Amino acid sequence: MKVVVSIGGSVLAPDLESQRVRGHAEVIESLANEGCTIGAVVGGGGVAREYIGTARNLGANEIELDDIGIDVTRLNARLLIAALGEQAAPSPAETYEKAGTAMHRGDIAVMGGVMPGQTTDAVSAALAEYTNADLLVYATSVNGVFSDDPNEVDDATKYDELSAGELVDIVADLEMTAGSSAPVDFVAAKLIGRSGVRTIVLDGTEPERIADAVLNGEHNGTDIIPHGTDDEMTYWVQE
Ligand SMILES: Nc1ncnc2c1ncn2[C@@H]1O[C@H](COP(=O)(O)OP(=O)(O)OP(=O)(O)O)[C@@H](O)[C@H]1O
Ligand SMILES: O=c1ccn([C@@H]2O[C@H](COP(=O)(O)O)[C@@H](O)[C@H]2O)c(=O)[nH]1
Repeated sequence: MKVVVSIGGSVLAPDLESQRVRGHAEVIESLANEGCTIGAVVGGGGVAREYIGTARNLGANEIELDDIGIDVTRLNARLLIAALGEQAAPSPAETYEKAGTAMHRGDIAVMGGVMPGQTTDAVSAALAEYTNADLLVYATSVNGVFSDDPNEVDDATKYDELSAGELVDIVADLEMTAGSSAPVDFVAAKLIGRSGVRTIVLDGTEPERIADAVLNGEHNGTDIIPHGTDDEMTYWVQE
């Protein structure tokens, strides 16, 4: 099975604690040892936002800020590569072609960001489409996609299942400035709909949850059904 795992920077390296990065690497290795071909895409998290905030105060424009964010995602990608050792390609792939080639020869490919105007959510969706992945997993800091930001709205409800079109509607109004937060960004949501890749959004703060979802199909997050239509689908909300 070919799997792309998107690991938020806030999940992988919120505090640059090496044991946390090692935990994620161990889960990715365990998936590879079970026969999965893996592409991992790493976000920038709070560290990227701190750099972006400081540079914004200094007058950098949004493209310059995105480039700073990309640099941080690639630094975080290098942490994961360090923990994975020889099973990983030695540097973050800067193109989908390089990542795909690494996966084709059996290495774990690790990417950060690739271009301004999006987040690593979009990189993950594009890598999944490019490599014809069977599954795309977003390991983020919340337990799926909610009706509103659960860190802002107390009674936000979690969706167990959404169509890609419903996901697009939910994230369409979220900010797209450098460093902004979304469980899955708008570009990624559109790509998921286009590619038809099976997608799960889950809480990745405990990395074992990623393995449970991939190997056993068990998770408490949100399933994105790529080709469900808004007519066919209802919003399934966890009580
Ligand atoms: N409708 C929503 N459902 C779920 N989370 C939402 C929603 N709207 C906004 N969010 C926010 O999105 C955040 C998750 O995205 P965020 O970009 O911060 O983390 P990430 O995907 O793990 O990547 P990184 O930390 O690298 O940026 C949540 O913590 C939550 O506050
Ligand atoms: O392809 C990309 C990836 C990232 N960025 C910028 O970096 C930050 C941090 O990335 P996250 O995936 O949100 O952790 C993001 O907000 C963008 O500003 C990018 O421009 N292009």
